[in-house]
Amino acid sequence: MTERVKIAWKNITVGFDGRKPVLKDLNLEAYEGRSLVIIGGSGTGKSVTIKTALGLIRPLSGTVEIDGVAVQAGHEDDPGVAQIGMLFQSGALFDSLPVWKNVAFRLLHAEHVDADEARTRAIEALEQVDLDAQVADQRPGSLSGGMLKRAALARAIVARPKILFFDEPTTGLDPVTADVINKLIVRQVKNLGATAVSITHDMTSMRHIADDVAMVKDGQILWRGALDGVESCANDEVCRFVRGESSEE
Ligand SMILES: Nc1ncnc2c1ncn2[C@@H]1O[C@H](COP(=O)(O)OP(=O)(O)OP(=O)(O)O)[C@@H](O)[C@H]1O
Repeated sequence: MTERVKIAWKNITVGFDGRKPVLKDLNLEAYEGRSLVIIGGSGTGKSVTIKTALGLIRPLSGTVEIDGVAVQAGHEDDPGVAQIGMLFQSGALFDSLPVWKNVAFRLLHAEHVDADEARTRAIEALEQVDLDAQVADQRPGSLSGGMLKRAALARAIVARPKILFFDEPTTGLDPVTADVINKLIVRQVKNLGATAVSITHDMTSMRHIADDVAMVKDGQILWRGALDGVESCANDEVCRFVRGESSEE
C-alpha cells in the first residue's frame, strides 16, 4: 500500500544570524495516519524541524508542505498549521487561567466557540485523557507533573486536529507516569486518525509511540524507516544511538 504524504519537508535549510546552518537541505515525509518520531543528539535541530512545519521559523530555503500546500511562516490562519494540535515540552499552560480555559484556549480565541460549549468540550477532552471533570476549575499550578501533561494533551486534542505534534512528551516524568502518557498518546492519535510527529530522547517512549523513526544528524536525516528497522539495527549509527552508545572509541 502506498502511504499518503501528509507533511513534507522539502530541501529545508535553516540558519540563524549568519551562523552555520542548523538544517541543511533536509528532506523528510510524515505519512497520513502514522506516527513519526524524530530522534537525534541534543541541538541537532529536531525542534527547529517541527517549528518550520508550525510556521514559527522561516527556512532560508526549501518549503514545508501540508497536504501539498506550502506552509506560510508567520501566517496565523495558515490552513495547514490550523490542522495541528501541539503538546509543548513545558506543557505551556497559563497559570492565571483555570485548566478548562487553558484546554479550550484555541476554541475560545481562534475558533470563537461560545464559553458554555468550549467548557463542555474542554471537559470532554479532559475525560479522554482520564482527568476528572473537577480538574477543570483548578489552576495548573495545583496539578502534579503527570496531570499537567494530561491537561496539555487535552489541550492538544480538543479541536480534534488532523495532525498532532509532541515535543518531549515524557520528559521529567517518572517511568510509570511516562507509560501512562505514552498509552494516552497512542490512544488519542488512533481515535483522531491523526498524523503524529514527536520528538523524544526517551527510547522507551519512541518504541511505544512510533510507527516510523527518523534520525537527524548534521542538519539532515541520517536514516528514516519503520520502527522495526531500528529494532533490527538497519543502520549502525541509529542502532548505537538508540542503545545509548557513543560513536567515539
Ligand atoms: N530561534 C533561534 N535563534 C537562534 N538559534 C536557534 C533558535 N532556535 C534554535 N536555535 C539553535 O538551533 C540549534 C538546534 O536547536 P533545536 O532546539 O532544534 O535542537 P534539538 O535537536 O531540538 O535539541 P534538544 O534535543 O537539546 O532539545 C541549536 O544550536 C539552537 O541553539
